[in-house]
Amino acid sequence: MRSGSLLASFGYALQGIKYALRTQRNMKIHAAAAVVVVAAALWLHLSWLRWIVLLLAITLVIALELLNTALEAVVDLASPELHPLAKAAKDTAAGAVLLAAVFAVLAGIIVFYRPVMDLLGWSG
Ligand SMILES: Nc1ncnc2c1ncn2[C@@H]1O[C@H](COP(=O)(O)OP(=O)(O)OP(=O)(O)O)[C@@H](O)[C@H]1O
Repeated sequence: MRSGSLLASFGYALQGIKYALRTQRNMKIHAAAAVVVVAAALWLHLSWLRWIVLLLAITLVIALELLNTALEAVVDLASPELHPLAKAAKDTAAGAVLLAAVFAVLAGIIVFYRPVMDLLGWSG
């Protein structure tokens, strides 16, 4: 087991994020969606409360995608051959990401609904 400075640990964590961004199609999609959502939130001057909900949703999805990537790597290392338990592990982790992504979409609809209606002058 290697030991290192706090700065080195931070660097390894960044390497992990870069690895997931480079190798995982879904991670690229989540990151692109996050950039679009943050740009829209800046443009619409959302309240702090709306910002917090958006940042929580983005963080949840990306953090779970990182864990999913880590689990895929461990499963491929431990079980390169097909195995029902390897399938269960990968599919369950993918299910966690899916659940978070559905939550993020619903949260996005709730957060943006009123500001977009106001922008369009459809407030009623
Ligand atoms: N070792 C294995 N044994 C049994 N089934 C597996 C194994 N590896 C993968 N699978 C099945 O094939 C599916 C696809 O696996 P893969 O490793 O390509 O991940 P993925 O779903 O494409 O994820 P991502 O797109 O995030 O890389 C898994 O969800 C699982 O159902």
